[in-house]
Amino acid sequence: MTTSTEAVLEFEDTALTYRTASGTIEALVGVTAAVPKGRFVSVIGPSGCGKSTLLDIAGGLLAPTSGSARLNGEEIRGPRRTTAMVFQEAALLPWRTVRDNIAFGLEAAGVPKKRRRDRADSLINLVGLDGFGDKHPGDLSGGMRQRVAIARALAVDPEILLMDEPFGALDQQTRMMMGTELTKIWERIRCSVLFVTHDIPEAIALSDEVWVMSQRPARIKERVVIDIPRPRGADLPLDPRFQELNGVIWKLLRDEANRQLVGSAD
Ligand SMILES: Nc1ncnc2c1ncn2[C@@H]1O[C@H](COP(=O)(O)OP(=O)(O)OP(=O)(O)O)[C@@H](O)[C@H]1O
Repeated sequence: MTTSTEAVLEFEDTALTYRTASGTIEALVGVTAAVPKGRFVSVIGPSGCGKSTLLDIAGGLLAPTSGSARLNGEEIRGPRRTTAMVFQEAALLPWRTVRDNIAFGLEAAGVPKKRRRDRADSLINLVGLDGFGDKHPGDLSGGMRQRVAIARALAVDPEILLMDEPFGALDQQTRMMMGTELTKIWERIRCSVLFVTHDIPEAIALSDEVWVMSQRPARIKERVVIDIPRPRGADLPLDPRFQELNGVIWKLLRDEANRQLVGSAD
């Protein structure tokens, strides 16, 4: 039976060391954690600690040096069609319309045209782009392009949605708006998400759980459960529990930053 706490993505003692011409870089060590099915989990941590590396392992773009990563119980051995990734740059095909960009993965999967169109149109509606289906990426703002990227990722009904700082290139106001939009979208569809961010309020607003990473080589220093009920409204930053959690995560990150400073002074 499927329960809400069933793990969709599992890391078990996962480690990754990059080997370069000038030596080795230990990015991750002993990461053990799971994203429960239908939950939104964010990863936050010091700059360069290994957040993207963790996401790339989940997406099958990198293989762990030791330990394992599993999706729905199966060892991840490479990219899968049912794993969707959204990056900082929307990476849309400029010659295709919004609708055809969204339907791209469905086309590759051989889904018939009518079904592709219907699915793309319902996602256009979900991400708030009604009326823009026939436009091209060049006609859209940065925030709108990221909406298209999110819709394209959702089109394949992913087992997990992996998002690497999807709003990192947007101005602060658009970023806040996109965070609110993503919360609304997610509250409607409740897919499993692993989301990398540098932004503590963004992580709290979106997530059920935040994994705070240590400095490199990174491990999960603490898993902070975000026990703020949903739906979460626009006034969330004024909620005392939000402010409390913000302080908890901020202190964890500050301690890591201090450790890094002490380490680099040695
Ligand atoms: N392909 C690579 N080859 C060698 N080293 C790499 C490679 N990719 C990343 N690294 C190094 O591994 C470490 C972790 O990188 P990663 O990009 O996962 O960190 P991050 O936490 O996502 O960074 P940021 O906060 O800057 O987004 C960094 O020191 C980075 O320089």
